[in-house]
Amino acid sequence: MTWQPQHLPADHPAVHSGNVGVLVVNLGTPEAPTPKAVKKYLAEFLSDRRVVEIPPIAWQPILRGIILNTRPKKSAHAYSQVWTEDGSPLANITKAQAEGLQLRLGSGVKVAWAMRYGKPTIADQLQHLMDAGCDRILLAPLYPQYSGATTATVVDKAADKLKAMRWQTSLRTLPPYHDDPAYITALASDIGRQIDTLDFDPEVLLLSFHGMPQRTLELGDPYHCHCRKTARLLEEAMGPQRQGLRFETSFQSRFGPAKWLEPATDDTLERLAGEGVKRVAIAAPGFSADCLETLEELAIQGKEQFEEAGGEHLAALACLNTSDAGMDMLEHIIRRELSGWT
Ligand SMILES: C=CC1=C(C)c2cc3[nH]c(cc4nc(cc5[nH]c(cc1n2)c(C)c5CCC(=O)O)C(CCC(=O)O)=C4C)c(C)c3C=C
Ligand SMILES: [Fe+2]
Ligand SMILES: [Fe+2]
Repeated sequence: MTWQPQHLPADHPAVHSGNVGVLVVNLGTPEAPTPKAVKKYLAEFLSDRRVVEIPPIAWQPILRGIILNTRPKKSAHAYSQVWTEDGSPLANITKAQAEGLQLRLGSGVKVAWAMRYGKPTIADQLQHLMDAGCDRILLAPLYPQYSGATTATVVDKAADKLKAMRWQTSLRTLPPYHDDPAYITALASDIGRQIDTLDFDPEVLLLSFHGMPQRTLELGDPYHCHCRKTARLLEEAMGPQRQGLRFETSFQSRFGPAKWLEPATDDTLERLAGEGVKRVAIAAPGFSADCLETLEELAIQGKEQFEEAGGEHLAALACLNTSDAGMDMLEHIIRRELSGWT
């Protein structure tokens, strides 16, 4: 039962009874695979100054005048190819991860999930946890590699909610886990397991990370270094058992005319095919859940590009999602951050 001081009116919000909450957050997704819903989503996403670091006075006319009039149709078509009966894969998997964590962490910890763009919102889900009596909340952006455009903007959004509160909840944030042995071990075992079930023997394992403008690296964003370190550690963990498998790293999803991190995934697939490589497996270790960028860009477009350039087999491997290895890892890194609270 919640303790309520005598001097407060009966309709005063409940005084928190000291529960612990976990809010897992991922990027966000449109509400439907339609141009209208995608336009709304892109307007929010691409207006985030952490994502597009161009002064609004220059950027907003381009966004409103060009991008939001052309991209939603194209992107909605891409989304429609990966949409499921239950909606967006990214939202479904994030929800399933939160439900899995709730079972593993038990009733002493309340787990909720939110999306940085779209719904359910971070503000609503923080409120939901607080209404359930949580006065200590671990905010867990599910991005292994830190960047301003991912981890930091989630923390900003949570801080916006706290800013409006007289009586704030205590907040901890999950650090990036790009080099955490639990994460590397989970990736090595899950990627290895999937490679063993393929009906071909890949010559190359391509590790494809989401790209960022090259300028963010020059401005000190650690994202590129985090991706490179994940790739190096994964090769060190898997390489010895996979003699003859070549590891390569690339960056996907280039957006806009500025220079992005290189090498690009599409260019790399064409180069590999041009070098005579016939069999490739692609993993996307930076995505904790399968989404448009893995299911459409890699598994559909990437496969087409590789085959058109002369490759024969391309398999896009699943992200950690709710695999045993993935959930063991999430439970481990989240329990560690809860220490002293539970
Ligand atoms: C995992 C890390 C991600 C980083 C870093 C990132 C940076 C980034 N993204 C864009 C533009 C777009 N990204 C889009 C989709 C998308 N991006 C990520 C993750 C990262 N983005 C995910 C998980 C998804 C998929 C969402 C889903 O619903 O499945 C899109 C939308 C689709 C499209 O129109 O192509 C855009 C646009 C920029 C500019 C950026 C720069 C820092
Ligand atoms: Fe993106
Ligand atoms: Fe994309």
